[in-house]
Amino acid sequence: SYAPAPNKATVGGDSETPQSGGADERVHAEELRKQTDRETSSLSTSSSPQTTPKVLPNDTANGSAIPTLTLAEHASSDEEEDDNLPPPSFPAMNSAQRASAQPTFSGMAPPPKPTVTAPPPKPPSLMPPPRINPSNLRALPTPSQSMHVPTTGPLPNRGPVPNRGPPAFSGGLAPMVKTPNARGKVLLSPGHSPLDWANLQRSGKNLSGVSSLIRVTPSMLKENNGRKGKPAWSNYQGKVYNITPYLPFHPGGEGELRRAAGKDGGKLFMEVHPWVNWDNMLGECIVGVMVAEEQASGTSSLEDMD
Ligand code: HEM
Repeated sequence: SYAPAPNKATVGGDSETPQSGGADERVHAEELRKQTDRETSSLSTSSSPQTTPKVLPNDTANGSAIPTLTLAEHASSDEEEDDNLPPPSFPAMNSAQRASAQPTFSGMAPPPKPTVTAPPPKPPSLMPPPRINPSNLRALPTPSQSMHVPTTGPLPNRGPVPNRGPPAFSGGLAPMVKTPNARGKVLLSPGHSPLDWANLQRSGKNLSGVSSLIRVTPSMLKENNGRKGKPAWSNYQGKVYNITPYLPFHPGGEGELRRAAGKDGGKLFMEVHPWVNWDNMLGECIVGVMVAEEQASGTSSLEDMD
């Protein structure tokens, strides 16, 4: 049913507006116009279509004081009416449904956008979104170019050490591998691994050979060269260490370490393994500090200096 029920109830029964006759020969648009007129006419005949239906004089003439409003009556009425009419357009051309533009409901061409399913138009913004240029995307480096760490060749900040390969011992705590290699590591006797040396340094034993830090003159350094029962001292950056207890622990061999005995070993040390921390390795072996020859004062120790 395309006519509102209140209107039908108002006009009552089989009665219809005059405009309904002969509409089957009209074009579709004309019929629609008539439908609109019919609705308008119905409204005009009713003072209040939303109120309870009123009994009209023709109903009284048919012997029905009170109209019987049933679905069957409405259906038969519509069928008689629709048999002579082309199918009505539904929803009506001026209806709210058409105004909402449901594209799948009318069977007509899709209405102009925006539709319900289309994304809402973006509000104007002060900053337009950045545009992605496909050529720029292609110009970006691929992960293999930018993120990949090369597996061959030296690392960027780890250049090869002169005369030596990369370090295999990094702190003196790893067990010693008893295999001589091209870098000059030697077989250490049992109990003389880097770990053993670390334990010895923590043992609290006096490894320096002196009771307190002393001033060491060049002559004193030269005299303590590890020969004839003398301890082996070595100067590194102004500090003198007793390297004697470390000799059997030195991964590079006792002979190599003795080359620095009685002298400044800094240059040799840095040429071979600049990554080794001298102070950590020989911290408990420190004897004193280097002073000029004339600054030696016999028995005085560093604690006596101010
Ligand atoms: C007196 C202080 C020294 C300390 C504390 C010391 C300590 C060490 C340590 C910890 C290593 C093992 C390094 C590693 O595996 O990465 C080592 C290796 C070695 N050291 Fe020394 N060293 C000293 C002095 C010397 C000197 C004066 C020489 C040479 C004249 C020397 C020659 C070597 C050699 C040839 C190796 C084996 C090769 C290598 O590890 O690169 N060292 N030393």
